[in-house]
Amino acid sequence: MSEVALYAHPARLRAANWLRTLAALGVLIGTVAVLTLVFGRTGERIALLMCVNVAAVVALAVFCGNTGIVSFGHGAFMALGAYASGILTMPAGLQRSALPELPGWLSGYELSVLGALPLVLLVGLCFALLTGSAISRLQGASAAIATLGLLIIVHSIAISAREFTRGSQTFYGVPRITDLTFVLLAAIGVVIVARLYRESRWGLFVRAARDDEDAASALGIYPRRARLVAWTLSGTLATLAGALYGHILGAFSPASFYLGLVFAQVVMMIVGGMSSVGGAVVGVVAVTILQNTVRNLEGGITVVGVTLPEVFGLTTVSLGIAILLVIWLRPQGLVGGFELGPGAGARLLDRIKPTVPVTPTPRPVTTEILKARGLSRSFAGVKAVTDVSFDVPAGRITGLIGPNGAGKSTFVNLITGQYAADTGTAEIDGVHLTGLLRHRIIEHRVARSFQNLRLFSGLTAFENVLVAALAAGYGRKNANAVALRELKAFDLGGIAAMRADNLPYGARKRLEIARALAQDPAILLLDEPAAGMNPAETDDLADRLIRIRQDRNIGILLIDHDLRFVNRLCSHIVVMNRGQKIAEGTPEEVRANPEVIEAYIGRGRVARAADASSTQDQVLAN
Ligand SMILES: Nc1ncnc2c1ncn2[C@@H]1O[C@H](COP(=O)(O)OP(=O)(O)OP(=O)(O)O)[C@@H](O)[C@H]1O
Repeated sequence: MSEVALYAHPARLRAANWLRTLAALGVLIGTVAVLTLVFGRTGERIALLMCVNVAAVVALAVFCGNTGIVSFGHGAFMALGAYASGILTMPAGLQRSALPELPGWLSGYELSVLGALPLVLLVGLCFALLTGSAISRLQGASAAIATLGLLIIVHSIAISAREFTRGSQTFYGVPRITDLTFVLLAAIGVVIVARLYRESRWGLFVRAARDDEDAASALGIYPRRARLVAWTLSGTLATLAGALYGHILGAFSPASFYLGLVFAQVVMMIVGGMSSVGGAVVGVVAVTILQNTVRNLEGGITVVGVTLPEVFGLTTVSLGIAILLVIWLRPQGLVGGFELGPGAGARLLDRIKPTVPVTPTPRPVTTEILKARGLSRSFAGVKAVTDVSFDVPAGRITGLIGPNGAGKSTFVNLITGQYAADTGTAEIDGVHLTGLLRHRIIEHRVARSFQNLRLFSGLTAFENVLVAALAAGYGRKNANAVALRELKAFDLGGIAAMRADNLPYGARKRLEIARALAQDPAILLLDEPAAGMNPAETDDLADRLIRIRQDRNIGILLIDHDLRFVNRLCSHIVVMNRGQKIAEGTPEEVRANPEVIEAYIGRGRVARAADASSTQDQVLAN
């Protein structure tokens, strides 16, 4: 069995992911052990801060790695956690002197650190939900800038809310944590939560939306909601990390959670590789070692009798150099893109017995008809689709052909909510699709593929199909089974563990159809599925589509320029030209239609070829 085939089962794929995370945790625990055993109390303090940083950076990566948006705002959550936990745990006597103006309802609790933690997490959760409702609407650079804005606002509030924080003065009297095991366990807990989330339904949804928001929406994922979940979990975990940080420091000020800290943590995340949980852990360990080594050099050291001069700011400079080197030499980070090769890891996975997957619960056989009525859409005066009406019934493959720019893709985009129709409707089973939000279309069992490949490039082939099944409403076990079924149907089982962007072109085309079929659609809209395939691949795809139509009775709308392919598959063909439907009927009827011939070869040539008996066949055979 080939190495990749070895993992082609959900249990083994999951185990491969966990192995990577466990390896990273091994690095963390090993480093903690070396620090404490070799460097005594100094090493213990470094280890404490390193564990807190692991919790904070993994929390940060829960949002950044899964959404692809770099956040500079997580210092705000850390500050919230530190101040909230500090106030709740501070001895009453110290509190009276440190925070004399603290409102009565907030003073004198004297909770233990563990006792305060649920309340602190609740505060973090509420704050994350509040801020996330705005930030989750944004993407890319604007989202990143919004998080920076959040950091600046919270920093200013922390300075002005003197009765709670002592303003820019040191906030002291916070009970100290010195128990390394407790902090290490907390860090491991955060790593486990992050790993579970990443593999969960919501983790898969948000990673799919990160890679392609349009394709994710077409599957029924609501990207904004998926980002809100990521932000809320990430912010809550960062609040926990902040509380721990505050208890390790014992005294801090708003500056402790500002740009310096945020920059260091972003560097740690990027150095390790922000798209993986293990990457965040390894990044923290690597940068901690770097920072402490450079810090020793900063004060000037003597090497073989030569005393090096003191260089202030060398630690920060080293962070800058580290991030530049990583971006230049290894943009995916130290751990990003790392795949388990053959050897110990593969042998371990081999021991996992693939349980027989459940058979997916069958959905009712479909009888639906997709009806388009008078659909029109213009773009700045260009009439892309004008008054187009026809049916796509279940159990039939309907062809939609026409020259370039005829309006075929726009027609599909109107049905699937990608574009709003100017006029007209599309309905299935009496339900109007036009007017529905994109991610609601799949509820009516209409799935699609895209003209240009729109796979989730950072997800494996298996995850691409799994996420579609989950978005269609399948439970986890059924979704696993559906994903395996579709991968098998398209001969992709052996490459299930490969990232979609590493697959050969033909496999990627098949994967996109497998993904759409995992949604168990009643109607499937395929936009140029054979484009770029060689004749053998096209024939193979035709065989598979014929089998799928027969077995599942689904209705397929097939757009393609390869008319041999269309003729072989379709018993009914619709022809569009310049946005309008110009013909509809059996392949023979369409072939005989002069308007179709004219659309394909032009008016002049039609006239010249008028006597040639083979003209009609030539037109649709090319
Ligand atoms: N988002 C858009 N903005 C502006 N014009 C658009 C947009 N989408 C489509 N069009 C225009 O609408 C017309 C129809 O395009 P469409 O992509 O639907 O044609 P098509 O039949 O799918 O062509 P092809 O076979 O080349 O893919 C074209 O003139 C195109 O430029």
